[in-house]
Amino acid sequence: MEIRHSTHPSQLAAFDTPALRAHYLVEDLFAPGEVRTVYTHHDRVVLGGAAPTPDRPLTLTPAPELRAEFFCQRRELAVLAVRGAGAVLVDGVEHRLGHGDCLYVGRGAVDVRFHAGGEDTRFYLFSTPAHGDHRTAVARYAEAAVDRLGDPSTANVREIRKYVHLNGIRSSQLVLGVTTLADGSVWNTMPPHTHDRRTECYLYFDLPDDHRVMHLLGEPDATRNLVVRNEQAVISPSWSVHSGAGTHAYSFVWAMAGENQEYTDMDPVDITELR
Ligand SMILES: O=C(O)C(=O)C[C@H](O)C(=O)CO
Ligand SMILES: [Zn+2]
Repeated sequence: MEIRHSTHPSQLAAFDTPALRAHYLVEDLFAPGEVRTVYTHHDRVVLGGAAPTPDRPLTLTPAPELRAEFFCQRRELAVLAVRGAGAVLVDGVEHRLGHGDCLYVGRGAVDVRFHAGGEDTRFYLFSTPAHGDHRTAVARYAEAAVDRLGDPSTANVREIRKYVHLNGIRSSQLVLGVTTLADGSVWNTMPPHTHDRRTECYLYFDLPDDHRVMHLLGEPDATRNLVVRNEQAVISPSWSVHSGAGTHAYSFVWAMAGENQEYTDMDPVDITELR
């Protein structure tokens, strides 16, 4: 497991491009036949990627740094099929996930295994410490309620599906959903916001390999950018905006942890205030 330490906003000005990427961009979460994890001390989130192959299911094991007997001993977990389809076995119970579907695994699940549904299956993992037990449950992309935002004139038409939240699958602190850009739209989360109560991570997916997202981070009056490719994640500390423009339409998993779970608890930033 890779460890990322917390950062203070005053550090950003001194970061060159490699330093910025090393702190906030997670580049290689997915490798065939492996489960990879990254631990950020921002709200103690664990990001992961599981890429099982048809002949080799994968088991989620706790890295020594977690000092746990099993991964979900003190943690809750969300699993989202960002490429292909497959199944996740939780203590022997099979949960089939199609592309864009989400499984929430509650604290206490001992045995979590990932099975490929074809040659190219990728599961994104997002985990947070949990102070309570909540039911393991599936939310499907095709069945989720859709919030439609944006306007073609501002190139930000997008659909937001909330999976794990106060009015959906319940959890201790984890909040997660998927945003999908309409063809011809490129901007997510514009106008942007921060939320001092929560860390948020984005995992971009369904972006063609020869395209990129220009992701904005930093305090609103001192933004920086990361150039992000398909299936890479960005860690946004609570003080940071998290917004991006693609050279093509895309989807992303947004996921949060922290003080509260109110999706609408955002500190909006006026576009004219951005620097
Ligand atoms: O496109 C958007 O706007 C989003 O998806 C915003 C995220 O859901 C978010 O930042 C929630 O805090
Ligand atoms: Zn946000």
